Amino acid sequence: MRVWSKSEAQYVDHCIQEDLGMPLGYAMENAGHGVADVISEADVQSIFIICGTGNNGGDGMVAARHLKALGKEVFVYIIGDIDKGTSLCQEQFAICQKLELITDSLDMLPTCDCIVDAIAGTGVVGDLRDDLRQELDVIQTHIQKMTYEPLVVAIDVPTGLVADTGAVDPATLAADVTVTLGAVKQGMLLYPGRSYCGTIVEKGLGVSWDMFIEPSRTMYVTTEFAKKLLPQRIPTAHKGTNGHVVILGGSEGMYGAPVMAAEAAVYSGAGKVTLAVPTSCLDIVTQKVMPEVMTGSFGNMLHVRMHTVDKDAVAIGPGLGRNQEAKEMVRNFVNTFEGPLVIDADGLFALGRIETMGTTFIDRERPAVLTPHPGEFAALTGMTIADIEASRVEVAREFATKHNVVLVLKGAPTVVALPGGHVYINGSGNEGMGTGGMGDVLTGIISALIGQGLPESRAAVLGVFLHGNAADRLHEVKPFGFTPSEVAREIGTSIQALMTEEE
Ligand SMILES: NC(=O)C1=CN([C@@H]2O[C@H](COP(=O)(O)OP(=O)(O)OC[C@H]3O[C@@H](n4cnc5c(N)ncnc54)[C@H](OP(=O)(O)O)[C@@H]3O)[C@@H](O)[C@H]2O)[C@H](O)CC1
Ligand SMILES: [K+]
Repeated sequence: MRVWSKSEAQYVDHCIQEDLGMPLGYAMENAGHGVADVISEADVQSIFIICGTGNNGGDGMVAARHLKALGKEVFVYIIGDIDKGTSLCQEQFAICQKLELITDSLDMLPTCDCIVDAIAGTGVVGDLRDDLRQELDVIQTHIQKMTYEPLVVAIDVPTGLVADTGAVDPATLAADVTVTLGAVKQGMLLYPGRSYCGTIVEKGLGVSWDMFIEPSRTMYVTTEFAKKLLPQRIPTAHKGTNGHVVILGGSEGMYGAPVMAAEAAVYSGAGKVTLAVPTSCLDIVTQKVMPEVMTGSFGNMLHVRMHTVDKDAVAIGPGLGRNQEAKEMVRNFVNTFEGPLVIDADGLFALGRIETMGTTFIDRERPAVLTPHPGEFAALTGMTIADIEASRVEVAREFATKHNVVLVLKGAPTVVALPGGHVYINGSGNEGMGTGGMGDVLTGIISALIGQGLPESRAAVLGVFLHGNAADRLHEVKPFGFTPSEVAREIGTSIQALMTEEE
């Protein structure tokens, strides 16, 4: 599903008028009609529509007219000075006035079973002003005093939700349904914004917009989308065609991480999996790991190279430890290995600040996949975690483009940024996944998909989705307490569900 930034929404606005010569009022009519359709499908009779004086308010008044025509009781309340509003908003206001829909007080709000937030959408500049905050607080108080819970519907975005970042003003009304226009806005998929949108319904503007903007700069990864990324298996597939994956990891006391990564690669369909660990760990790891995984050891770079030469995917990092020896080994390996590569956990730690790797990543023909959580990403970039979280889509995009890597920035939601600047916001996963080892499993899944022949970018986007989807299946049975290994074992079922997903 396509995702818009604020500037893309505004650009489409501009193109509708300038390139097509289509009056924006047509788009507004479609927008308002779409909102009315959604509300009319809900079981509500009386609707209180709070409109600002921009085009978001105009959408609200178009919806008011349609709802009235459908026999609903409708009240339109204006916030702001209509004489200073946009011409389209003033036009709709004049019609609503003649239809006697305008009220100048909030008195009827508590009698309504639906409240519509059409105060402002993508046109908000900066933080909400105090006068609007106060109005929103008064509305909030009215809603809280009601003896039943009204259906709160936001038009385009809940007012005060920053369309690009998902930041939310404290006065923002949480919606049960957000009817978003044209395409979902980026901030609606990011936290805290996501929790203020309720169910997201997309409605069109009566015109296709993909001729104006590149169709896939930011995408939301849904089940239907992920289905298209699945690898195809030939009927004669065998372990030689399904890829040989190597996991390099482990250190004394850190045996579980590489074992989980290797086993996840097996559950994700790798043809063969070798787990290579430091010599001192070999015996314990061999006892722990499932029999499908081959084990090997390394004591120097020559051994590492022997394990990784001509392999279909190599992942380095899980449980490797943070001592100087491990650090040097990683840097040396990453600087010289040209094959398909995934770097995670202690492997990322060893890189330190990304600049210290010179042009290693930029020079690679096949981009490496880096899978940091925000803490690891902070170490790679020198940014604070707060700055990363405030703008995870844009910082991920910038990093991937600048360093020619596939960046999997883990979190809620995980975003995958590609060297060409495309970003995929993941649509699966849940809060039960916050358990040590979950990242190791993701590394195994992505490596196995690369091993099966998927390009790094596709393997990362699909791997992240499958990982979250498998966890969502477990989450249905227990909200938390499921283990990373259980998630790995569920991957096959997730793949099966995607394969049978209706178009
Ligand atoms: N994308 C499309 O093609 C279409 C979108 N539609 C709808 O239009 C809005 C965007 O409309 P726009 O007129 O650009 O702006 P808004 O209505 O979202 O916002 C303007 C109002 O917000 C007030 N405002 C702005 N900043 C602040 C602030 N910091 N604090 C308080 N209030 C603020 C502004 O008041 P001013 O006094 O500053 O003028 C306006 O009242 C989009 O979201 C869609 O809903 C089209 O209808 C169809 C095509
Ligand atoms: K709104």
